[in-house]
Amino acid sequence: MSRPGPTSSTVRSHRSSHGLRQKAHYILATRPPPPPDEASYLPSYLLRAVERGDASKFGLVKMLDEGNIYKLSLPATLSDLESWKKTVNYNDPDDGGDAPHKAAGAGWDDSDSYISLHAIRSTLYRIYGCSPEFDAKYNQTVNYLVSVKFQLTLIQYSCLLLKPTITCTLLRFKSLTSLESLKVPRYYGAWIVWNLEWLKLDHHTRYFQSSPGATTPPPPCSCGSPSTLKPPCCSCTICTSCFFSTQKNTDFVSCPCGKSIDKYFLLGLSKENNGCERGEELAGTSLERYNMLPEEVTTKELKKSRKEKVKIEVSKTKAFQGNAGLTKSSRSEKWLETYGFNIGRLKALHDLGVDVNEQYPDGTTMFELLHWRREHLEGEEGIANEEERVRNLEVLGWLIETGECNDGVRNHSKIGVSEYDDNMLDFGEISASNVVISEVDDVAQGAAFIIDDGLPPGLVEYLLNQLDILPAARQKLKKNQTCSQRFYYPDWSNRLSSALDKAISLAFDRRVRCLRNYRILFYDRPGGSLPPHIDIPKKCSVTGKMSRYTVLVYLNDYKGGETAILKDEKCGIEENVIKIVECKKGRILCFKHDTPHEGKEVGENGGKAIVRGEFYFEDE
Ligand SMILES: O=C(O)CCC(=O)C(=O)O
Ligand SMILES: [Fe+2]
Repeated sequence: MSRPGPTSSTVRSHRSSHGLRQKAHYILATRPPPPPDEASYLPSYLLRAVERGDASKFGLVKMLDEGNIYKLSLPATLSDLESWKKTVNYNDPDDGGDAPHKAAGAGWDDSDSYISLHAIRSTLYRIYGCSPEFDAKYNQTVNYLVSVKFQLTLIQYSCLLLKPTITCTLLRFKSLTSLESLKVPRYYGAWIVWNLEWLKLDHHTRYFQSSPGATTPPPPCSCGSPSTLKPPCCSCTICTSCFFSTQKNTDFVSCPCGKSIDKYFLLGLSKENNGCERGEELAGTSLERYNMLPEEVTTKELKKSRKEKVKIEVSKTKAFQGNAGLTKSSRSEKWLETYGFNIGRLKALHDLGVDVNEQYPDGTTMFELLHWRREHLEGEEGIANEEERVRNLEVLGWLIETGECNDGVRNHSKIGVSEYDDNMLDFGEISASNVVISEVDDVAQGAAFIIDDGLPPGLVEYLLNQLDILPAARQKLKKNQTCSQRFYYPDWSNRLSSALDKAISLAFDRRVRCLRNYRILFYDRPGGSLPPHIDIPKKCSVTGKMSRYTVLVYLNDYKGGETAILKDEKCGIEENVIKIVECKKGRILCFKHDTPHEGKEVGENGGKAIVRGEFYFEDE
């Protein structure tokens, strides 16, 4: 790409402000930069650094803030730029090895300057609505903004032309503290949007550019330079540098004909062309007017989802803290994969950029899951769980509204419960012959049942992997108490519950319902144990029924740490023990909640992992 900039010698010969203005005009009269090619994206190591959050040493910060505001702090000083270029190993072939920017803005330091995608999002949203096109354009923009080429062009423009704009904008925004959270130097952001010609924003092209088919160029600006802007309400045309130079820290700019032009309108940030219609200039009303600008998030639901998004961010942080050993990005991917099944958060996840139609390893999509659950709940337990049903419908409605649920998806997704069950068993089939009840004990206090090979090995492996993904629950342990780490595993996908339901039902020939909220216990410390106790019933969040049985699934073969089924809650007396159940990978152990039991001490290194849940028999 030929960079739309001056050569170093021409910049040096234009050091007077008039010269700079001329140069600025030259730059802006040149076509805005085209979209970047792959090769010009930030090098992957830099992106990784951004991800790790220590990219500041590269002079670049990308910050995910409520999922939609990126903050790119520009290497704003020219010496910063030079060192930044060295760090990222950037060699511009058009540069001729020299640094044209040096002379242009030497001494200018505005490390405060940043751009925000908020303005861009807002503009795109108004044009495309919440649609796949919006997503595509938005992603394109993000990619472009982190490209080296764009950064350099931007800095160049900033140094030569926008310096006064940025300064005055920032000053102005600094005094308006309530705008701080938005972090939007809006003219600057809007200017960027406007220059992204390749975004092909109709709104902009209609007003700011000569029509594509036009054979004669628009009349030149009153300064004699080619025009690049066309205010909508008069026949004037104006060049970009005049446009910017007429900014007077107000919401309006002056057209050569003397009329005021609503800057927001010109820049595509406002639908109404207020100023032009009224022909008056208002000064210093920015905050008020800014607040009136359309935001991409206006409805109650979307606001709600923002809150949820924040919640997700918080739990994600916890997850990252709780599980060392995975990189942040792989953890976040896995985290989303797991939590993606939470339909209540589907929308928030979508906002975080998760593709709800993406296929999961079991061949289903989030959308299908949602659909399945909706059918399932409506058909079977709809009344029992009105809240969940309403939430599902809400999310479904949202999906339809946003175009996530098009006809193809909708038709494709009409899968019944049985089909879904088949999908769920992708880990391997459970058949009656697999289910072996190796022990049935019928002592007075209750009974304990062991089912070996009742679960598909893939599912057991999947559950074990959750240890790397899920956040560890915080625990307050008494001094010298060694228990286990706990990970809450909400079985939103119904993966585990459906398999367990099937295995236990087959084993006893009675219909079983497992509760969805499991805990994965990981005895990681030497000597970790769970002293004799009985378990307490829990209420099923779907049916409202109380559980009566405990179910344990052993996730690994482990020597030690056996579960002892006891006669009563006394400790350490051999006659007290009814049965010692060894930790065998995939083994299911069931007993009545009121059966005394204990988790015996694990060995030197710890390492026993189990899933712990509850169920009831439907005929009970
Ligand atoms: O770790 C075990 O073997 C027993 C666990 C247990 O009893 C429980 O979590 O309630
Ligand atoms: Fe227990």
